[in-house]
Amino acid sequence: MENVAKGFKATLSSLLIIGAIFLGVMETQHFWLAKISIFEQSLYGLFIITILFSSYFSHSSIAFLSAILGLFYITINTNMAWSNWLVANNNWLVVNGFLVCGLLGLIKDRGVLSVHGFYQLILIVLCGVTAYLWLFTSDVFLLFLKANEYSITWGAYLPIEVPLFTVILLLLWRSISTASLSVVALLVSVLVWSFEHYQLLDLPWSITLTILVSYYILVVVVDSYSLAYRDELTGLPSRRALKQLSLSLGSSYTIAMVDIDHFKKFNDKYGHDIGDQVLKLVASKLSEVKKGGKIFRYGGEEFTIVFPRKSLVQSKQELERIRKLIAKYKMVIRDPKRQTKEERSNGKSNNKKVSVTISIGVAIRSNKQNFEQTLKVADQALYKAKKSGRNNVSV
Ligand SMILES: Nc1nc2c(ncn2[C@@H]2O[C@H](COP(=O)(O)OP(=O)(O)OP(=O)(O)O)[C@@H](O)[C@H]2O)c(=O)[nH]1
Repeated sequence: MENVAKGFKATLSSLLIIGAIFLGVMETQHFWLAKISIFEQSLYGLFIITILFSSYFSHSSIAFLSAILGLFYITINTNMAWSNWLVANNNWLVVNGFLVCGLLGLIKDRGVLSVHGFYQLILIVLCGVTAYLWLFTSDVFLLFLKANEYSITWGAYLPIEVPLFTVILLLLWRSISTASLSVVALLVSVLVWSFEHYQLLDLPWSITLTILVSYYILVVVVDSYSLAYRDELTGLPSRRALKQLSLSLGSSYTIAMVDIDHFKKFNDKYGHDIGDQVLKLVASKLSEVKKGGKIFRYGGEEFTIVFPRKSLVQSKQELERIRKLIAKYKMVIRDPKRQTKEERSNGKSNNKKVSVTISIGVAIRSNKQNFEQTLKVADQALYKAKKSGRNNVSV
């Protein structure tokens, strides 16, 4: 559920931002059109950079999409052998574009120069064949309806709109459920592609593609950043992000080191997978911290909370609140084994309810200390909290 909310937020905000950019560019066309040759010349370079950059960071969907759009741009600007065929078969081009985006949204991003990249390429070629067969079949079907004097109003929408809406719904579902920015980029591409098809985007291709390809670069940067700076299990910022924050902190802050009590025993009793679920639940409860506290997964079963511009008393008060919240909270642990039909009908659940406690050590930065030294003092306070019976906050 949490992931769906995240996916919804990422999808909606991306659509709004890219929509606002296109609207803004359309409103200021006179300015951009005066500089069109710059876009036309730099777009080839931008395509090459995007393909190399996304391949390097294993964003195969963005790399393939950029390569296809690059090929399309070369085709419409030069007299390639297949240019005339493409102009005559515009519907194929459009449906093929939708299908490729739908396909890339379904398969996992992998290295481009790998056997997976090769399979993806074959599937992309198959999309072209599928688009051709789809248009051929729908033409035959529509001719059949006409010959038999059937009148179906939606018949006219069969060749283009049916695949378009299917792919939009598929990508919407994928982008919301995975919260992946690459999938959102595919959705945006389908929308832009269809807006161009219906001539709703009053912009030359060089400008439309410059916006789209720059957006792809941004997606790869943001995605790679969050891979490097986010902890995969809990979704919290990682220790590397804490180090980054330490460089921009002012001189007044407190640091709290948080550690789950007897977590080894917990792992031994319930298993590592359930231990992982507990880590996620503790992380989500810690995220409810107020007073501007910033939470990080320090490593293992340890978390760090930094309170910029807060006194020791203020931080301790908030940490006490969070400690009590976690101690009181009954965590429902999902059993990985499927319940039998009988257990379900008896209302019996294999899910377990467990509770854990945390110990916290907190320290305020004094004039003579840097970030690492303050962290060390917080760690010593945590040791004190453990020594004095756990489930408490020590200074
Ligand atoms: N499930 C799971 N366990 C982890 C992870 N990271 C660290 N651990 C476990 O966390 C446990 C930490 O144990 P200890 O450092 O001995 O401390 P403790 O059992 O929490 O006891 P106290 O800190 O003294 O209260 C070890 O069993 C690690 O295997 C993780 O990502 N997932």
